[in-house]
Amino acid sequence: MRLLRYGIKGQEKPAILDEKDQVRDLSSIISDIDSTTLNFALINKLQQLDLSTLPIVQNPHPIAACIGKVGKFICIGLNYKEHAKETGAKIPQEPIIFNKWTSAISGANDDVLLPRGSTHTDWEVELGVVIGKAGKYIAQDEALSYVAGYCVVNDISEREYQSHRGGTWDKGKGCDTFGPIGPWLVTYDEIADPQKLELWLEVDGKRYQHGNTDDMIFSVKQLISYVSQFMSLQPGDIISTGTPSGVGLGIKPDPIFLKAGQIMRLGIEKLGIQQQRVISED
Ligand SMILES: O=C(O)C/C=C\CC(=O)C(=O)O
Repeated sequence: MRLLRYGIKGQEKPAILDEKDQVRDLSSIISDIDSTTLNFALINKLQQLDLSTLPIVQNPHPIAACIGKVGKFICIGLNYKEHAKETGAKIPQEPIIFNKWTSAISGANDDVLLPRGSTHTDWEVELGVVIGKAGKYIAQDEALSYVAGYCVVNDISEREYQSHRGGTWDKGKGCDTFGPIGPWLVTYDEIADPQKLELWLEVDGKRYQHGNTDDMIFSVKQLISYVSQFMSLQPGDIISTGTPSGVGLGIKPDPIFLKAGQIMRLGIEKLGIQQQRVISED
């Protein structure tokens, strides 16, 4: 199933795409698709629905973040070898964990705001994993049973804030609008193998990133297990699993960064496409 939310922030409505890609409203079944409603019982219930009985939404605008009330937005750094190399970093021996503040979350096609004075804002297409049940100390061979679904994430990053302003990477990762998620939350049953998905990103029509999740250093199941050794996971939590090479920071000899007016377009096989316009927050 491809679940989505539409409408302005604070008034989002739940919906589902049918086999003809028509948006069908789910408000008669659930109040929202968020951390308080998402679980495997809900997924089972939605799987039994006759979608033709649900009202078609003619203009589902704007497409909102694909899940609401996210408790934790956990990200993994340097999880593709070529990306680690392009940044000049060592290949990590253990997953690198950092945070995106949940206030960074936005819809797949919402504008991305360059923070005041920012000159080093960069892109990163990533596979997002949405947790469907609570767990702690999760074994690797059980980890995928905790996944409600998957989505596209753009892990937008202000490199100067991230690496030259002291402390952790978080200052550069959690600015408002730096976490578009969606357009859809694609349920786990649609994705036979999360390690076989192509992902790509273009800026103004030029392709900068093109990779496959089979190149991850630490797989989805390793990451869920690893993260759960340090914190409990709850439904609606997102783990964004790292980006392939081709970020602006890695371009040689001179890195390039986003400018107001540019358009990012990014996608993952089976999970849909995002498109964002970059604007200045002044
Ligand atoms: O400065 C570094 O060492 C790493 C730079 C980029 C890595 C990153 O942000 C990631 O998400 O991966």
